[in-house]
Amino acid sequence: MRGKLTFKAVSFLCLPVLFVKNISKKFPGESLGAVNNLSLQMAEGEKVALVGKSGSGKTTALRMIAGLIKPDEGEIAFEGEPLKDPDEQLIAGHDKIKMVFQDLKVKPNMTVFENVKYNLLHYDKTYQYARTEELLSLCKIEALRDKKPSELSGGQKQRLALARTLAEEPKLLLMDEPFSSLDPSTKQEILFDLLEIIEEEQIGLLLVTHDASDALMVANKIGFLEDGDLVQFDTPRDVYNLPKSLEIAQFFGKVNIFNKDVCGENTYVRVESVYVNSEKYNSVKASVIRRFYLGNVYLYEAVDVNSTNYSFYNSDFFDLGSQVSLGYSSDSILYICE
Ligand SMILES: Nc1ncnc2c1ncn2[C@@H]1O[C@H](COP(=O)(O)OP(=O)(O)OP(=O)(O)O)[C@@H](O)[C@H]1O
Repeated sequence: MRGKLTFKAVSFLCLPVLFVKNISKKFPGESLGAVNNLSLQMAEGEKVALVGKSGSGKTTALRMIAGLIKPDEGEIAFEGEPLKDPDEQLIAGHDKIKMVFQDLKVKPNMTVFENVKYNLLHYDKTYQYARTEELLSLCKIEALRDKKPSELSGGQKQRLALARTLAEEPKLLLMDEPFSSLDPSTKQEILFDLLEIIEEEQIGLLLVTHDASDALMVANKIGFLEDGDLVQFDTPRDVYNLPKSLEIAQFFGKVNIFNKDVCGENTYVRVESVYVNSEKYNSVKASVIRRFYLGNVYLYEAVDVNSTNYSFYNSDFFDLGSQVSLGYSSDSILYICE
């Protein structure tokens, strides 16, 4: 039994702790697999985001890694130990792998303080109180200690759920679209705090999200799922700059196609790399058809004589119908490495 607070070493050991090898899952009555032959590894303290369109298999993959559903095939091991069969356990899952559930498991009649302490009941009393205080402070909910869960905002509930999960001393946190109901500024605040917390506690993070910017911001590695297949597993820089398909490229931001070619020899250029009315970079003439004000810049859509649409940013105001010339430099061409 733990009796005092431990001070953890600051350095990370970059050894793989999670091994996922060729896991597949097909639900009864479905013709296609939800997840097919998925393999990945995570090092200690690593942050991985699983992204992809709705129905691509993100949640199913996460639930298999959480030990909540059993893969039809394949193996999952954490710290060298294979995950146990969820059907043969009283509480499904792995001691060191914990999913952050926002509403489930929170005790509605207990205060925030009691809710966190509840997950520490198997420790001695001094540790329970000290660790609860530590977790409330870490998750920035000390001021809410006497509130009941029903009195909390969505963001505050997230923080409570995180504190309760951290009380279980996980080595790997799993989160499934945790921020989808939060406003952008609350979401960003929680994301920044989450990153600090998992670094301080030396915990890995596996995050399922359909939000490309969350994934780019949070993860060391991003896995892109398409129809149950993990089609790319790379650093954020590589999925952004060296995407393996046009679908991946477009998931992380709008892409223009210059020199559209029937044989597929297209030139792809990200919206932010388009030059407008530049003497040096000049490729097509197009007519502005839409304008969106984004605060610091406008997002424009324009169309050329071949009915090809382009998007570009510019801080200048162009009337609809204005003629613009659009271009790109050769080093901003996006290579799709299929
Ligand atoms: N319990 C289930 N029974 C039958 N089919 C399921 C079940 N859960 C998921 N599926 C199917 O498996 C596929 C993958 O679903 P999953 O929820 O893993 O995708 P996702 O990428 O997380 O989607 P979303 O972003 O919409 O949550 C989908 O076709 C879905 O309909």
